[in-house]
Amino acid sequence: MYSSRKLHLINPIQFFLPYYYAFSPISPYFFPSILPPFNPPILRNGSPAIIAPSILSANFADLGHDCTKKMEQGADWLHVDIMDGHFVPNMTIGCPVVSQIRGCVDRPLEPCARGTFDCHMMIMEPHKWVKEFQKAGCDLYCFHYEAAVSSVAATDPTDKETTQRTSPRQLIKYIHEEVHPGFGGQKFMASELPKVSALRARYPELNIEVDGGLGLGTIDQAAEAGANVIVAGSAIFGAQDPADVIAKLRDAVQKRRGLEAGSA
Ligand SMILES: O=C(CO)[C@H](O)[C@H](O)COP(=O)(O)O
Repeated sequence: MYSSRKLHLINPIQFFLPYYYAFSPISPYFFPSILPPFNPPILRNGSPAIIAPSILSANFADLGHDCTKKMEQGADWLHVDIMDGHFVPNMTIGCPVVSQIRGCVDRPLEPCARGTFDCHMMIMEPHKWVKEFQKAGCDLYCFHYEAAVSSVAATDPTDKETTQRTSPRQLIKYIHEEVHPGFGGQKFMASELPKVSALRARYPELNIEVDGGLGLGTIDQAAEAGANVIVAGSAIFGAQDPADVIAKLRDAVQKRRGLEAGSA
């Protein structure tokens, strides 16, 4: 399952561990057996800032234009929240809409380059949808570990490894009661940051994404913990000057990572 040091899902057919959804209390640390062998960190100035406005906070009546605009205002990626009303108590968009907005933003020429659609799959059985979303224009995927595991556990009750770790029912309960993924504008949960720090210590060169509650008031904490992919919805879309907010978020991360401000 875990065959690369890169936690990004570039190839949608391969299901690696998600590169991390910092505000889920069900983190890979609950399932240490799936982590790759520990390698002592080699500290290098890698992982430049990547700012990914979450289009959950866009004007859905003018979504294509909003996507183009955010790219013009300095975004690197767009964070595309896919919700099915089952895994999370909210619904957003499916493949037809992704395909329409893809036409408003040039597809990246290489993995993780500018224009990447970073799809946050808040859906049950994400593996069933990855190909369709790739065709529609998604470039990489962030899925919840518990959704992927629970779908395997549900479809293959003989898979001891997954069924012993968890069950769909336990996990769904846990998400609903503890996290409430599915909505923008929630309070930043600084209590989760030690997990980000632990990941950064372990993987100095990987992209580590933080999503939820990020803005000018919280970016320094996330950057300090080691996040370099910054997802922000309400803080960017709700700003008077989104370009300025994007630039400031980028500079905060670049500074912390020892990279030149303004360059990504
Ligand atoms: O994944 C998400 C919700 O589940 C959103 O991407 C996230 O909440 C961004 O919104 P905000 O920056 O307003 O907190």
